[in-house]
Order: sequence, then structure tokens, then C-alpha cells
Amino acid sequence: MAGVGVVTRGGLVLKRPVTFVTGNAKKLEEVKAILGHSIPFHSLKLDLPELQGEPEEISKEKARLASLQVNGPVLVEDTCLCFNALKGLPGPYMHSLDMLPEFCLCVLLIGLNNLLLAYEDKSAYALCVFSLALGPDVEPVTFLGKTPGKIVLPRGPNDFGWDPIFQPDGYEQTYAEMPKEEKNKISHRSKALAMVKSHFVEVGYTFQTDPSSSEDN
Ligand SMILES: O=P(O)(O)OP(=O)(O)OP(=O)(O)OC[C@H]1O[C@@H](n2cnc3c(O)ncnc32)[C@H](O)[C@@H]1O
Ligand SMILES: [Mg+2]
Repeated sequence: MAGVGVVTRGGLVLKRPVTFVTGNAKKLEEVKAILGHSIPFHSLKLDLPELQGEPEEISKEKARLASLQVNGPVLVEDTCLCFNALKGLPGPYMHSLDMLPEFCLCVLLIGLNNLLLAYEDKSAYALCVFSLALGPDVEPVTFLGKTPGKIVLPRGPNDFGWDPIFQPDGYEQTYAEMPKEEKNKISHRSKALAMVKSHFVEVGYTFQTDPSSSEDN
């Protein structure tokens, strides 16, 4: 833990705010809205390889690589949309949908829907895995958030990835049709972040730096 922070009786004092490593602006928007000022962080886009494997392992490895580059505490996140009929696919094998032109995104969302045409079971879950690495030599800790739902034909604005085709259980609206605040209350991301927040409270992290000095890159 040398170089990361100082352990005091009250917990661990981190010398630097956490760097949330992502290249996805929509994800960042949600993380900011959900975390508020509860954890001082700034964001950074790094060129990291798109890893393959089990979601938890991908996330941990991503945190290790990011922490090596940042040389400090990092938080990374990976999100998967998993179809039960396909034993969890496409899961981590879905690439970024957010840079696609609107027309291509529409085609892709219908294509994703078509993957389930032959199956009666349209159930799915959104899975979010955060990993926190305090430094390059510290084993990352993971936090999982899962929201069950079903895959439907696209409804609502094409603002963020597969939101138009995911209807969470207990709701008549897709993620895309919901007000943002509603999605952020029940989403896979907010469930995982609730665990990240609890972890910070349990460990008793505090920061030497002034949280208000955190800014995005
Ligand atoms: O830089 P990172 O953080 O890795 O961002 P990414 O865009 O590569 O993000 P992921 O690999 O976690 O997710 C793959 C894609 O899934 C989509 N996605 C992620 N979270 C989503 C959400 O909450 N709702 C809808 N689509 C989402 C979005 O298009 C992502 O680009
Ligand atoms: Mg990614």
C-alpha cells in the first residue's frame, strides 16, 4: 500500500482522489449523478485494451492496467447486457454502441432483439461490475450490480446504448423511456455504486486532497 495512502485509526487516508477511468460520456454522466459528492473522483479516458473473459475478471484486469498507468487509486466499470436464453450472451462481448450513427444503432438494436426471436424466454439482466484498485500492486475489489428485466422492441430515445430495448422487471417503461432519475434509482449501475459507497464508509477512506479540487479531464 506504500505510496497510496496513510492508514490512521479512523481508516485509510488516500493521498489522491480516485480516478474513474472511462471513455464513455453517458456512463460518466450517470456515475456523477448517482455518486454526487459522496466520493471525490475525477474522470480520465485511457486507451485500455477491450479484454475478454468473465465480467469480474475483465473488470479486475482493467483496474490493474488503469492503476498502473495512473499510478494511484482507480475505479473502472464494465457493463454487460445478458440474455438468459443465450446463457448470458452477448454479455461482455457487446462493443460500444455509443459512437454509432443513429441509423446503425436502430438496426443493431433490432438485430439484438432478433437474436431472441427463436426463444420464448425474453428475460435478461443488466450487469455492472465496478473494480476499485488503490494502486498497481494492490488487489482490486469488485462490486456487482444486477437489474433483471426483459428484451423488447426499441422504445424511447436512442440516448444511451441498449436502453431502448431493456425493460426492467416491475416497469412498463424501458430504461430509455424512464426519466433519468428513475433509471438511476433502480439501475445495475446504481446498485453497484451503492456497494462502492458502502465500501468507502466501511473502510473509512478519507482524502488528503480537497474534494472540490477534483475535475474531469
Ligand atoms: O470506456 P469504458 O468505460 O469501458 O466504456 P465502454 O463504452 O467500453 O462501456 P462498456 O464496455 O462497459 O459497455 C459496452 C457498451 O454497452 C452500452 N452500455 C453500457 N452501459 C449501459 C447502460 O446503462 N445502458 C445502456 N447501454 C449501456 C454502451 O453502448 C457501451 O459502450
Ligand atoms: Mg469498454
